[in-house]
Amino acid sequence: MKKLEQIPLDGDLPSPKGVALAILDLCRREDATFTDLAQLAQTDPALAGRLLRQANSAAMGGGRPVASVLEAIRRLGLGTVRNLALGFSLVDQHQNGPCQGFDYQSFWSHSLLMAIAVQQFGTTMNLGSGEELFACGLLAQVGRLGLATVYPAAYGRLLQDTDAHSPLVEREREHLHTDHNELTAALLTAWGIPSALVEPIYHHEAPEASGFLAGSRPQQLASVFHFARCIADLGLAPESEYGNRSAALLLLGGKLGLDADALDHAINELMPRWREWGNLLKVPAAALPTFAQMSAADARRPELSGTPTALRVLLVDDDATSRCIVESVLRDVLGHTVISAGTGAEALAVAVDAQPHIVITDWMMPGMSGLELTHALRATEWGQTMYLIMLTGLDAEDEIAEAFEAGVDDFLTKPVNVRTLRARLRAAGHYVQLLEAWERDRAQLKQFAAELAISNRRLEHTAMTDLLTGLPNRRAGTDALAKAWPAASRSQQPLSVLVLDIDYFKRINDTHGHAVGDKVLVAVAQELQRAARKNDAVCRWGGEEFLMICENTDLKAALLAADRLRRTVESMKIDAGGSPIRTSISIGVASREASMIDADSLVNAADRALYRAKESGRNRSCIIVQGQLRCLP
Ligand SMILES: Nc1nc2c(ncn2[C@@H]2O[C@H](COP(=O)(O)OP(=O)(O)OP(=O)(O)O)[C@@H](O)[C@H]2O)c(=O)[nH]1
Repeated sequence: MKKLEQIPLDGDLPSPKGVALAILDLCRREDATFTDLAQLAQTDPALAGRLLRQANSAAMGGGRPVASVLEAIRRLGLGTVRNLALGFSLVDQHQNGPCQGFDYQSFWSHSLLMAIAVQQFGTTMNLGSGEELFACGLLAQVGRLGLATVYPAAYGRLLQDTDAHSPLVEREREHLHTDHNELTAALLTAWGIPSALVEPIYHHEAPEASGFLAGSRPQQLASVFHFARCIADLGLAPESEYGNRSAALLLLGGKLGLDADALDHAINELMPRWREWGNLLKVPAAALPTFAQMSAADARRPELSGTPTALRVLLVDDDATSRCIVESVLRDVLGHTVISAGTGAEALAVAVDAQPHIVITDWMMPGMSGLELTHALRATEWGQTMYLIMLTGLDAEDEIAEAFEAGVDDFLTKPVNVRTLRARLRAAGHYVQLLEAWERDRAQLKQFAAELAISNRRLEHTAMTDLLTGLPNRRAGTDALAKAWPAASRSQQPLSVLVLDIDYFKRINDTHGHAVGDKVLVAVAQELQRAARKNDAVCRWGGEEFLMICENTDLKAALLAADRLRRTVESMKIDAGGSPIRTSISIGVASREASMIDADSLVNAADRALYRAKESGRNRSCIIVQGQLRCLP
């Protein structure tokens, strides 16, 4: 990620103004109080209303509703108020702008839906305060607005280049020497958003390439931002994309442990909030079908009307008399629904809307011939499955061969005979029914594939998770080490591990029983997880033993972390039903050394240090450096 000053920019970047700017300044002061902030916020009634709305949102846990701005600010916290004021100020200022190809309204509509989705799924996954996530979701794409603001002409051209096939970030880098993710990260950093949030946002478009440790908080955050982004993409997508986009969301949801019902429920809950917030911020928010309806969209095709054999037929003929005759046979004798067109061009336009099952077209027509119409229809995705019948003159063998080559399915000679027409349409009807059955099967298969991905994800999660504590288990820890070791060798970055073991745990079991022992184990595990730095991975290594993997961490920093964890556990009062239980842990710490051949040798070294910590009285941390052991305190 580049710093703002390293990014080549031409003009002024988006920045907060007015009350929002004053709030940002105030929050920088150490002596800022809630009252100062409330007084300032009240000078902007729209902001005050929006803060009240957010403080009273469902995500606040259903507490007593707040009625005053001061109370709202207390509930939200300084940092969140600051970030919300920043976001709202940008929305207000940039409802439109100078970049022709940039749709400012859609941009905010998309950002708003993303904000609401990040808030909803991020809070469910315990990834932080919902309001902070909301503000970050609103700004997660702000680099795009930045590029539209500083390079209105060049960025507009780039966005409108419909022939370009490479991803937008690549084209941005090629033409503007930076990309929207880089600019987003630089702006968020300049506005004081912590790097623990900026980095996952930077990687949210391709979280799998982020290099974050699987299961770590940054990786979970990047995934949840990515997921929210895809929901926002679906919210603004044309109807024709509902099927594919919702199938992709089902797969992503599966990776986050959501099945189709849970996803349907959650997304349907988001939509009214999108519209409420849209009203408040004056940003468009569409009324969408339910997620289940969107998922089924791909399989949907207009129902056959009337009897099961009734088909929608598009009849194309420039000769009005002959068209009328065939039309009345099709409709009155054979019972089909008929749409007619007098030219190829008209037929094309009608076909887009009417999506006929069958097209019967005359060959010779002024303007677009039947053959050209066939080519044009077959070139579209929706035209490929239509059943095409060409009307030809008698003795036209060469023409018929040419028509088949162009993609027609059948031909009829003029003048049209009713018996032949009926027989040909029966065959066409059979084809349509088979096609529809195939489309239903395909939709079902897609659903099965999504469900399977969800089950696989669940199985994978179960196989990698310790049932009692919910921490990653030994297998997950071994996998994480197997990735961290070569990464450290390649980058020559330090790598440390801590082996942590609860002291006299057997005594707890013996004195209070196994069930209480379990509660102590869970409490310690949760506390270790909570107190660990965000990039460190904690797993249950076995029994009452835990392993912590600290990438990019040298021995000194690892020892400091170890001692902080040790003191945290020492100060715990664990509520297991009776009087609070106190416990402690001993920790062995080791860092990767040139003489170590693999990750096992690193863990073995930390084990030796742990053994020394136990030996020298427990509740302490020991390190090992080139075979030499030393303990704290
Ligand atoms: N309740 C409970 N006990 C467990 C679990 N896994 C291992 N244990 C118990 O943890 C105890 C570990 O005992 P020891 O290895 O003697 O170690 P300790 O009593 O902690 O003593 P030191 O490690 O030397 O401080 C054994 O009694 C195990 O049965 C578990 O999942 N739940």
